[in-house]
Amino acid sequence: MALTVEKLGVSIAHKVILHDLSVKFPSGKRTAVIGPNGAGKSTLLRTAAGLNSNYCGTVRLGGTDIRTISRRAMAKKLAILPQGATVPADTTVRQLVDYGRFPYRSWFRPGNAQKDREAVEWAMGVTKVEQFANRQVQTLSGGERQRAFLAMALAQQPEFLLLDEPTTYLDIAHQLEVMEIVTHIKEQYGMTVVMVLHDINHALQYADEIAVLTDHKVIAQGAPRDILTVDMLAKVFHVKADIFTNSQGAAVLSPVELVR
Ligand SMILES: Nc1ncnc2c1ncn2[C@@H]1O[C@H](COP(=O)(O)OP(=O)(O)OP(=O)(O)O)[C@@H](O)[C@H]1O
Repeated sequence: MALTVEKLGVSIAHKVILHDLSVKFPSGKRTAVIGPNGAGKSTLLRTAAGLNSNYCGTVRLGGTDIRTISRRAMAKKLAILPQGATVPADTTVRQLVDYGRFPYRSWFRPGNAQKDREAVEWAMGVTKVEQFANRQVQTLSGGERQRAFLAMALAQQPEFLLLDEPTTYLDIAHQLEVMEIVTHIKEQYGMTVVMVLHDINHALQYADEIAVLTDHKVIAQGAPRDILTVDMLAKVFHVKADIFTNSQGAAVLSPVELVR
């Protein structure tokens, strides 16, 4: 079941952000969306997640137009971790992760407490935040907090996980940790992941597909090694880069200078 975006157009305050944008996020894969600052990556993610209703074109979840899917049904299928997610003061990690179960409850249908508990424990286990379960989220370090928010998204037990810059503000070890968790949930649970990344080497290493967003649309999509080339970095980011092979035999891009 893929998430597809067809001829998407979004304007904000009379400014065209996305225009005639089409992209397909294939099932069971990790797609990295890359592109310059302000290109509209977050706007694309929010719109694909059903958080922005002001658009033209069509977003389909497994073939169904998301305009016809209820918010609750959507939240059971798709979770999004937006940039800079916040939480009310005093919220503990367990409470935060439990928010992920809201789509499965309502005032007239309390839900399945046992199932909710299992989902919360599972999500905290995958993201290794169990030891912080009773801590207030605001007392966690940046890396711990990011894992706690990831746990909340996972507690929704979605088929689609959309992550907006999940490694921002994290040190290199914690960046890799988040990328490893993403890889684990894709491989173990077949989750489809779409992630906005700024680090092109993370995209090279941890994505199955790359979609390049610039000039209001996705101009290229495909396997990382085919898309993330020295020529593409010059064209899209105006950066001259060298390409190396690291000790694992993987390609690494190293920015050298701006191309004027
Ligand atoms: N509520 C808003 N009001 C006015 N302009 C907005 C609003 N939301 C987004 N924009 C503009 O839309 C454009 C795209 O923003 P968006 O956050 O989607 O880009 P992005 O590619 O995710 O950027 P970045 O890489 O810097 O996070 C930007 O020029 C931004 O200023």
